[in-house]
Amino acid sequence: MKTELPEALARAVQTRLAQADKESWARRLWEGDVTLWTNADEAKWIGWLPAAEGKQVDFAQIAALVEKAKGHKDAVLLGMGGSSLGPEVLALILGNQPGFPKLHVLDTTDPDQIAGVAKAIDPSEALFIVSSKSGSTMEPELLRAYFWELAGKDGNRFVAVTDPGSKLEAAAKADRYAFIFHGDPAIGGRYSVLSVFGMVPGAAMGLDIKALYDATASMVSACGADTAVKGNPGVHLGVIMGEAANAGRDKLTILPSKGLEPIGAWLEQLLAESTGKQGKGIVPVDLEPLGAVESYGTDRLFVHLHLEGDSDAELEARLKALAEAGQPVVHIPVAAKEDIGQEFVRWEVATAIAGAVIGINPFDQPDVEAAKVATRKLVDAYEQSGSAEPETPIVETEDFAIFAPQATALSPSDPKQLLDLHFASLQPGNYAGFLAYIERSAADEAVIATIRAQVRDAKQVATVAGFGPRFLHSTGQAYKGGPNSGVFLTITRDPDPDLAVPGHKASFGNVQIMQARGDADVLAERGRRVLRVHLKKGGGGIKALASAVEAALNS
Ligand SMILES: O=P(O)(O)OC[C@H]1O[C@H](O)[C@H](O)[C@@H](O)[C@@H]1O
Repeated sequence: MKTELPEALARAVQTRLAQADKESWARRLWEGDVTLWTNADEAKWIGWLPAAEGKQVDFAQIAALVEKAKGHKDAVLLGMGGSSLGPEVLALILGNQPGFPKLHVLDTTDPDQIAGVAKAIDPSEALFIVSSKSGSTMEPELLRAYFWELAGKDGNRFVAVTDPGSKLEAAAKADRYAFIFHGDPAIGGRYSVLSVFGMVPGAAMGLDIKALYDATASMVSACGADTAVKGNPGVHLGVIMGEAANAGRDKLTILPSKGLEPIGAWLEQLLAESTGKQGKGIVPVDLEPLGAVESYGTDRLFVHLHLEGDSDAELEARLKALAEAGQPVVHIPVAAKEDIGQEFVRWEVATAIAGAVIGINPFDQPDVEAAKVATRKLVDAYEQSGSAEPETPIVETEDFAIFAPQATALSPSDPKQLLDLHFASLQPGNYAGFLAYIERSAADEAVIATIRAQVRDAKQVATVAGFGPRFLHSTGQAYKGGPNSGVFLTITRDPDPDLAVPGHKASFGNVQIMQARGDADVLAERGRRVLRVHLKKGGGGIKALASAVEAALNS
């Protein structure tokens, strides 16, 4: 790891590293010493450390799954947050091996995205992995109901990954699933990738799990209890992240080389859910288009993960210019993509250590629950009445309607003026968030990236984007519980066509909109600045919104 830090930050890091050394932070992490954090229940959550050595998986059971998976064309993973992001990174970075199924990860209620996967597979042939630690998360429950019907209720092609005693375990037994893999309740979802939650889908796509642990071992020992802090990559990175956040550089901007790009989604959850609480923490910035040096404020920490062999002259030149301009830049070289397990360990240790520096419990997620409760209420009301509570927009065009979940002072009848006022509240150190409850397609991602670049360049603020409901189980924690510096645009749309959920009145499309409304309500309750733009059926869609934002920024 190479660091280029401005002087004040470099000094703070050195002082903190000396303290970490003197006070044996690495050892105390491995021992689960709660005094390292907030004297809460942190000791109950460090099962991910032995899991990184392969101690949580049953290799014989994995071998049996490998035999079962061979020959299937597709495998579909149904899960959210920690149960989907790690598997997605493995699928996108390492990919399925010849003779093994392609892994499709579904962590959504978006009708188009679900229908897209249903169409891409043969439901009478595919293997389904239902993954949920708690076994009671709403999205995998609905997805399970949908694919169970579609797959002809063939339990022989279903696999459950869940903590012992969960509701999902009971359902899997009742429906005679081929396998039930047990997780370790001492591991939180976002730290679970090197337990069965990452390894079961990994094995199903033909990855050599033993080799993955072997390749990870050197990082586990480098981050070990007895390694001096100076040579401990996890502690070193964690101290930098924590000190940077404490100094107002709380937008950790992830700039990976191409081959490692998918890791950002996993990192976002790890960093945001672990540190973004009590008004403090790190706001991860992933997939933001590269900007000119002057478009970045003084609230950034840049981390470049570089896969050996990747070359990107523009990125390299920009990183050099950023460091020369006094921005902090951390470079992490990764020798081969097969070493991805090392990055999981480095960042998990770093995140736990950053939690110690920031002074929070890195293993809870107190604000995720609030959005779930608000959504449940809306969905339950829908299930009872068969319709959603009506709402009145502040302003409407033929393309979209804009709603404010809070009693808002913003009431212009012109959408351009309304969006202008919304973005005008962005101060230095704030960030703009785009929370899109639409299909996570390459086309939608590209339009949102364009909007982000425009806002970033016009206001010199960091921008983040999340697709709903996926981000609710990830960065949503920091948006609601972290620093109150986000200015959010929630984006919803009329589903077309919608998709029914077997046994429920509310369709996937209905649930997705309730999730957006519930989340926007909670954001507003927490004093966050938020507007919701609802894209109308038959209108210009997300592109029309992009034009309206551009016009507002230029007005
Ligand atoms: O694996 P599950 O129990 O279904 O949980 C999935 C996700 O749910 C919640 O939103 C948590 O905040 C996440 O940390 C977790 O990864």
